[in-house]
Amino acid sequence: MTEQNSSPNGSVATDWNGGAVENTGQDATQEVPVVPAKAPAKKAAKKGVGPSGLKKIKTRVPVGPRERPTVIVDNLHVTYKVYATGKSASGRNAEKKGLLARTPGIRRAHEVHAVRGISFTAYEGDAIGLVGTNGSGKSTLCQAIAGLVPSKRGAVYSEANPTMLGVGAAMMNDLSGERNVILGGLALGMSLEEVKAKYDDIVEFSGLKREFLDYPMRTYSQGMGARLRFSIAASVSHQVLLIDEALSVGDRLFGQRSEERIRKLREEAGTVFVVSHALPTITKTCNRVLWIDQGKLIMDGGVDEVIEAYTEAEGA
Ligand SMILES: Nc1ncnc2c1ncn2[C@@H]1O[C@H](COP(=O)(O)OP(=O)(O)OP(=O)(O)O)[C@@H](O)[C@H]1O
Repeated sequence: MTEQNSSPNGSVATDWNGGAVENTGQDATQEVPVVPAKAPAKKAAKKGVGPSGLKKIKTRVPVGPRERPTVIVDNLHVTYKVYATGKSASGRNAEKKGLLARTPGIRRAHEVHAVRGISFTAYEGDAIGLVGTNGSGKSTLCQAIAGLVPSKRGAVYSEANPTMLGVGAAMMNDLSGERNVILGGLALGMSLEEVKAKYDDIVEFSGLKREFLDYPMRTYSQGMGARLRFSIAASVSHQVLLIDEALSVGDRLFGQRSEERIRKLREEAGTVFVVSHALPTITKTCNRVLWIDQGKLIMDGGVDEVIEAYTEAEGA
């Protein structure tokens, strides 16, 4: 198991031989059911109520083929430093320069606390859906698991190198689809011979017309690019695969094929994380759902109970 984001503060209780690893922050049963909290913000904060008024909900993580833990997220915090481009022009300057004018040279740093103390353990065979409103921290959590953003505090331990598949995943836009398949395959650790052997399957799975593979990726629609990315990533077995909204850009047929592929990856003892606002996608592909709100884990449990609580609270 590798640690993605090491931190001096990160620690976790692990038992690699027996499987049962205690989830330090999100045990199977915990805390009091509440949604929404009516207490005033200050008082509520003391009781562990999040800024949105949502509180951790009593939940039971579904029993699955949980022989081995694959990813342990331990009290993870991720922050971004955001710099404003300049100070708003005011007074006489505003009149002169217009309301949108900025004063150059003044860079004010602001910290966004995107993930706030999330803990859970993922097991082989788990397909975990991440749900939450816009900006709740789902993508940031995935990126931290994949080691793409550093943790401020806490740690992520992963048995294998997690592969992140997102709509924004890097492809060489000026290169043809064919070249991108080769580069993508090599980046996933295949040899050139292996990529060549799998090339036809990858293209067939993507459903793209052969002639498009000769065109540069920048001429592809968002959906076409997403199909090719998914097809490349799904051509190898991953012990840990993170899919961020990539499933929602293909058409219905491709969506079905992707869902089947995710099920197969799970059978091959992998762990799959799926970020999606499309709740039916989560329901069809996942056995477990994490509900994130304002960077905190609100609920971790079976698909039906978490989706029901989430839709009730958000009116989704
Ligand atoms: N690169 C970045 N720089 C600064 N702030 C960021 C960055 N990426 C995300 N954030 C901030 O972190 C918070 C969490 O964003 P994140 O993208 O993880 O949420 P999300 O739940 O995936 O949202 P969505 O459902 O809209 O994709 C937001 O407040 C967002 O503004």
